[in-house]
Amino acid sequence: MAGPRPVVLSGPSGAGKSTLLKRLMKDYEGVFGFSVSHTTRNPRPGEVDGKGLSSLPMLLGAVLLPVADVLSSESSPDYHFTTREKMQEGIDKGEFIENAEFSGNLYGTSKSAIEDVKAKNLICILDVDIQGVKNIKETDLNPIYISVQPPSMEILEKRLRDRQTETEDSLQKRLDAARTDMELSNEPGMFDLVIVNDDLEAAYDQLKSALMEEIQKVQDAKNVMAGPRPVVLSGPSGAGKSTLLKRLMKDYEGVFGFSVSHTTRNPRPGEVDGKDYHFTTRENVQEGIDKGEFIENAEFSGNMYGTSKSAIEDVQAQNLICILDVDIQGVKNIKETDLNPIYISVQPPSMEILEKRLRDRQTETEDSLQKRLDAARTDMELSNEPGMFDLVIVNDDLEAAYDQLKSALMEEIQKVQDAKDYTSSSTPAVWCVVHIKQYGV
Ligand SMILES: Nc1ncnc2c1ncn2[C@@H]1O[C@H](COP(=O)(O)OP(=O)(O)OP(=O)(O)O)[C@@H](O)[C@H]1O
Ligand SMILES: Nc1nc2c(ncn2[C@@H]2O[C@H](COP(=O)(O)O)[C@@H](O)[C@H]2O)c(=O)[nH]1
Repeated sequence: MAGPRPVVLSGPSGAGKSTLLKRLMKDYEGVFGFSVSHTTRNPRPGEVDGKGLSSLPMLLGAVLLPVADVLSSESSPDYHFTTREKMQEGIDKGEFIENAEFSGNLYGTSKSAIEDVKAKNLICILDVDIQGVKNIKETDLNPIYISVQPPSMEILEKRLRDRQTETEDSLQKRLDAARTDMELSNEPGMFDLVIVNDDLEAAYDQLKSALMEEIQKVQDAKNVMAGPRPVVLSGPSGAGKSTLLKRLMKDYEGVFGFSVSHTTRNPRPGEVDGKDYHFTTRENVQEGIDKGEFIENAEFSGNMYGTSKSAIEDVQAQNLICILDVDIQGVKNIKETDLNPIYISVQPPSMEILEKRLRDRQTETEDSLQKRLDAARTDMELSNEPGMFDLVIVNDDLEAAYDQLKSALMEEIQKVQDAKDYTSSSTPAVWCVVHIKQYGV
């Protein structure tokens, strides 16, 4: 995958680049990254050497713009502070995309400063002066070139004076540089977009629109890599959860993974250990719970049931939608964790129909059937509590219930399918990004 194009933002000192950038970074957190320049000048108090890429903008370009162009007065800029010898060595070795002398010091943009941002699949922002723009045009960086211009020299001067960051001397230097910048920025082909920053809202909208395609690229990639949300399916025993689930897993093979619970009940005919449940003893489950290996557990109908963390992790590591079939206690317990699933309850049309379905299934003794019906009454009541479930499906007509379930999960299904397409067209390294979460109960 190509990744988003970098953005070269230029324009006279005081034109408003940093104001626009800060807003953009705030509105689109985790989408942009700034390249960190090298400099031979000494760090100013508060400046940090080689601060992370998510820091505020660094300056690049042949002529270094003052820190205040990019940062508010209370913010601190960061550089890779280095020696002239070391920097020259890097330049000689071809490690810099561009460099310049400014005010007796050497400044430059290393290739790795840009690569560091690009490696995170973020939009790399280079804030450079007009010479920087020209130098970058000689490279194969292929950024989007945007110039931010003031409405007039008079307004620029006023903005710079009002900002109170310059001495008279540096202010005049900036105004001189601004004249050249304003002239050059109009050269045909120099910029993809020239924004005249008169009204800030309008300027911001222009900047945002120009970058929307790249922003979308980053957001799409993030969605793909974030993995699908798990699904908690609950509802009275006999309501039809397994019936719906089986159909879903058959229709969307390779999209869902079942979180295999532990239970102390006996296997029913046809049930497979490790597939339907981990059939185990009360002692074993308790030991696991004591060791913190379970995300939740509950007593149901005289037996112990529980979801181990590894049951979920096994599914999520495969980037599948993890399905948890748990009772209402399980729902409540999972709400205390950071699993963030979609909560769906499957309810029977009535107690009478539920009883009939359970009897017809012929899996219960009279005793366990009564226990399940008791639990069902509580379940039916609780499932109507506001905020308990994202969706309550009344499973009367199976087709209609299935359609509801499918629709509710379509966004997550799409994510898995997109991720499959993405990885088949991407490097295998993408699959190494498997995040195993720790769930705090
Ligand atoms: N809409 C429906 N109409 C008629 N019968 C149904 C419907 N949905 C499910 N059933 C039948 O009801 C019985 C109970 O369904 P199922 O086993 O899927 O319930 P469950 O919610 O998974 O129960 P448990 O929680 O005990 O596993 C099954 O025999 C199933 O075939
Ligand atoms: N809290 C949990 N409930 C679970 C878990 N696994 C299943 N269940 C629920 O138990 C009842 C009975 O299941 P059955 O297979 O004996 O019919 C059912 O409603 C399930 O939702 C679990 O790990 N935790």
